[in-house]
Amino acid sequence: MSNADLKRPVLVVDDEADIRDLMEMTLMKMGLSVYTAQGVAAAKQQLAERRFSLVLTDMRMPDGSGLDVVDFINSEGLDVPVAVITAFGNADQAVQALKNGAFDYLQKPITLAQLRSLVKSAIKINEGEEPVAVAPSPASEPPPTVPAPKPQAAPGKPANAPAASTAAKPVAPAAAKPASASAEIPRLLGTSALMEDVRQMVRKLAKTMVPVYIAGESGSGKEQAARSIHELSVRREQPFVAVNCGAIPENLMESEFFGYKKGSFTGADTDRLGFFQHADGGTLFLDEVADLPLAMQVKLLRAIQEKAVRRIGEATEKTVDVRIICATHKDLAAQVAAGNFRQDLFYRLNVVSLAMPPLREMREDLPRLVGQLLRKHQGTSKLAISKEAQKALLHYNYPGNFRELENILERAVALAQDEVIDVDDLQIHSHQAVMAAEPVEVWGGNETGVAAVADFQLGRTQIQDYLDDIERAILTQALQQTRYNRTQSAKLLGISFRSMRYRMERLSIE
Ligand SMILES: Nc1ncnc2c1ncn2[C@@H]1O[C@H](COP(=O)(O)OP(=O)(O)OP(=O)(O)O)[C@@H](O)[C@H]1O
Repeated sequence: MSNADLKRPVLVVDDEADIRDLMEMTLMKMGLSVYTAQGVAAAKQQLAERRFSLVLTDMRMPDGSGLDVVDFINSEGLDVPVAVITAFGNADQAVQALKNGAFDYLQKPITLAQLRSLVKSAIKINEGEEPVAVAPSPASEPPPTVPAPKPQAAPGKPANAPAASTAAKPVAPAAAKPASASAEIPRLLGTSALMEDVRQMVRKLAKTMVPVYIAGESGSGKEQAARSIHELSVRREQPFVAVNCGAIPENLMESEFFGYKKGSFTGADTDRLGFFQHADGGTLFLDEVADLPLAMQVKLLRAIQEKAVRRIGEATEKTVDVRIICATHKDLAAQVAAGNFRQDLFYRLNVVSLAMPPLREMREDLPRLVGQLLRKHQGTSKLAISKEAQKALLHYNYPGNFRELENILERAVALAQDEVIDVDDLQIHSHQAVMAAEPVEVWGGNETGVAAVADFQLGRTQIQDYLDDIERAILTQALQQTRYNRTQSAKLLGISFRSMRYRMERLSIE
């Protein structure tokens, strides 16, 4: 690391002279110039006098807290990333600092590796856009979900990608383009107020390093939102690695996440990198994070906090610079309360949450969405949609959200005759999903409406049971149609064979 990497000096704020000296010496050894301040007032003065590339501040000081330094930087609109140093085990403070706009935090005792990784991140921020404070979205309960079919895009995978490659989907870096506030987010269609809010949040989050927890029903676009955050961020030229935590067998977890050295166990006939190292410099998307076993949660927390991983069979740790975004359709707070998910990891991951709205709450978007998705799937043909089919599309509840809408249209394009998609081509009546109780006329008009769920009784029906029933019916229907051929059924539903098998097991379908 050279001086040229961070053009302006680093400001270290700490009331303890020993720590100031130690940090100063360490940072200077990295070739950085350093200023120090022994408290909040001195820090504010320094910040008013000159520009810095990075501010590192202790939390507890006699004349105030590190949060005051973070708040001062925000209120003055200063272009400098700030990281706070907290006492070991004080996750609450760290989370608060991140919510107030700090780009990262370190826990005492600080290691050299952590410091290096932090400086590397600061360099990225200095190269790209400046960080902004992110107002956390309300700690909303993630809505439950029907684990609907998920098309397994098969992007390119690194030569030495881990074995359970279906669980992780490293993608080629997105083309570099300026990440401006007005940048488009092509992955997330829809112009309703709810989707506009999502896009606005995505833009904000793209300018920070904070860990993000994305909640939402299956198929509501959680992964698309995660990819959009990555593609708008300064990390966009680095890998985005998506990991489906629910799809990795427990005994392979450690090697998949952290990699291994050749010969470290039977079958380890070559060196392998884990997900963390594949995502180095970029973003690691942990989908279905609630499915991680407790033992793995401990290791994951450690890797996130230390910013370092040790491959199985290797003596030393390697630093990694990874932004974590996670998602699950489960209620993560309830999982913590039930003892299935570690609270410390929950705090670390759930710094800011983003809730993806279900498609049925964006009904006014449907006409345009149908048009856009139809154009995508119909190729060169020019299909019309019959009045009855339009009505059915508008009134359907889409328990599988965008993914289901896409599947319906793709299937309808294949089934349509005489250039017209008729209601039968949609095949939505047979899914046993619920239609809107009150029809709304929005095709080509401006009226909007949110459907009531016909046979879901609030306070009496458990939503997960209800959604499981829907999923069970869809899977059974596909199985019956293919004479119980699981491979063909999976294809029909747009999911992988592995996912089909997993869902059948989960729903006890024989
Ligand atoms: N706003 C949107 N506009 C257009 N397409 C969308 C949108 N949101 C999601 N999709 C499409 O729906 C499908 C599912 O999206 P995605 O995988 O992001 O959902 P998810 O919430 O992560 O699902 P799961 O919970 O099953 O992992 C994808 O094909 C995606 O392109």
